[in-house]
Amino acid sequence: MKVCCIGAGYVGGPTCAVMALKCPDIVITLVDKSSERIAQWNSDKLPIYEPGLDEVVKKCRNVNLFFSTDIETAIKEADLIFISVNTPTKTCGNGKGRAADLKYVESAARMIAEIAQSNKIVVEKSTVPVRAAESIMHILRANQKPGIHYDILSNPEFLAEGTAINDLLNADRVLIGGEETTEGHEAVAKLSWIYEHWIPKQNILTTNTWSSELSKLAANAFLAQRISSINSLSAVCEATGADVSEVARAVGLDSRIGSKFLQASVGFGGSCFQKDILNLIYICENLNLPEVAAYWQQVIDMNDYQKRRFSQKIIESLFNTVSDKRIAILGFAFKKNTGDTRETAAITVCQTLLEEGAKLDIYDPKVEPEQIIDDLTHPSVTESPENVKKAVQIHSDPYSAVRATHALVICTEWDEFVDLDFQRIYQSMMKPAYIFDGRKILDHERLHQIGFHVQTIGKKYQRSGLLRSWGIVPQL
Ligand SMILES: NC(=O)c1ccc[n+]([C@@H]2O[C@H](COP(=O)([O-])OP(=O)(O)OC[C@H]3O[C@@H](n4cnc5c(N)ncnc54)[C@H](O)[C@@H]3O)[C@@H](O)[C@H]2O)c1
Ligand SMILES: O=c1ccn([C@@H]2O[C@H](COP(=O)(O)OP(=O)(O)O[C@H]3O[C@H](CO)[C@@H](O)[C@H](O)[C@H]3O)[C@@H](O)[C@H]2O)c(=O)[nH]1
Repeated sequence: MKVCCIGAGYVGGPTCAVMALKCPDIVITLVDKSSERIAQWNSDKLPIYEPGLDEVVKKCRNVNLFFSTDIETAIKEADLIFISVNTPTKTCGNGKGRAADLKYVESAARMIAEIAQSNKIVVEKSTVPVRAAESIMHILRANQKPGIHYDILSNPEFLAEGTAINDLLNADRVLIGGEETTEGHEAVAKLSWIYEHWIPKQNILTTNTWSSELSKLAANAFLAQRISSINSLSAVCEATGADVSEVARAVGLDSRIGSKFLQASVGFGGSCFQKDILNLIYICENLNLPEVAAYWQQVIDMNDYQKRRFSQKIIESLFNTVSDKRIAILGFAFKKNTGDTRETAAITVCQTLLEEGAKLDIYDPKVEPEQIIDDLTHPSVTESPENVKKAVQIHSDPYSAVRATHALVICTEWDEFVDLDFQRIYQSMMKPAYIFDGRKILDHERLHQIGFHVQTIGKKYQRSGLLRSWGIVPQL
């Protein structure tokens, strides 16, 4: 069997690499319109950082896994084609700011329609609105050449960045949606056969196409809703003396609720949660279900509130002004073990501090400096690019980032931050020295003993000056 995947990004790359590793009898060609991205996939420095990915790619590359810009040949030769292109939120026109922009999916479908000379199974891997397969089908069948048959399947991806290889190797489930016809069932069986190389058959779930498409949006909405729920309670904890970690543990031990995704934080980021919930909201509005739309909107509103709340409390704690103060930002990626910054909470925190006149010293072990500057000079950021560049310094080492700063802010939960020498950091910072732990990863008791003023999420002031509730002016 020959497989082609259109879109060599965070999903296409790891997914095809694991598939190639587990299916030596299948030849997989990953294509992208970006020649730069394909060149990176063919080089020693892959375009994305993902633990374990390098090893898998090195093992399979040019054996049964190929990276190419020759989209035409790859489509022509393939029996099965994954569409794994980006589906960002629309930035203009109908549904601006909410609907998924399907222009890349559509262009992939049009390429297939134009190039295909034999039967193809076309698989939606991208996250799409429910009934998107209908549009793909429409494009393919309207341009169908005589004697060519297309089957369209939905096969959403559930991997999370930072754990993608493990998620793919040990998927909780693989979901395949198809048409309820004989041909549809045969196409589902062919795709299932690929996954059966390494996924137990009982974990391969088959549904109708629309259930599969909606399940992907639903899964992300549920996951994000848990984070917003615990983050909402973190505000109650700070106001009352309850500790959100203790609450999360007590609640999560109920086996009906479960303990995962109850980590209170500065707010969720990443390219998927917000985009996919907005997409769900847009669908609900179009289906004339305003109550359902409002329900899911609240998950996003709570996340925005949490990011704002954290940023504001940094400012309030630093005597209500950060103008010309140096503040170290440790971590810029939206979570640990990735270099991805899409929708990272760090952008909101940095942007708010920059608007208040702060100077930022930023360190992240995996995010490229150009990416940070690019994110902070994006048109949506109100500060002018020149001002941002003057006010931001990117560091390649955390100790240089914190030197002579008034405060240190943890935005990403990188493991290496836990083991930093905080005694050394304290000595090099301005006094009083503040730490704002937006990820709840540090040993706050010890930091207090060193002399830091520490604030975190979901925990009120304890002992003299250890953890102060946000909103209370700290004692010096
Ligand atoms: N990132 C994740 O963790 C994740 C997880 C599950 C699902 N998803 C979904 O998977 C899809 C892809 O996400 P991603 O993060 O990999 O995106 P990405 O932006 O990293 O990669 C998409 C790639 O598609 C390419 N592309 C776009 N149009 C093309 C065309 N017509 N021909 C050839 N190449 C084209 C782009 O150049 C880009 O390299 C999205 O729908 C996303 O919602 C993402
Ligand atoms: O208890 C938690 C768990 C996560 N997060 C944050 O939530 C965001 C998203 O994290 P995660 O879900 O682990 O990473 P993603 O790569 O965005 O993966 C999500 O989005 C993907 C794209 O659709 C899906 O495939 C995955 O199943 C889904 O977990 C990150 O900012 C995390 O720091 C928290 O704040 N608290």
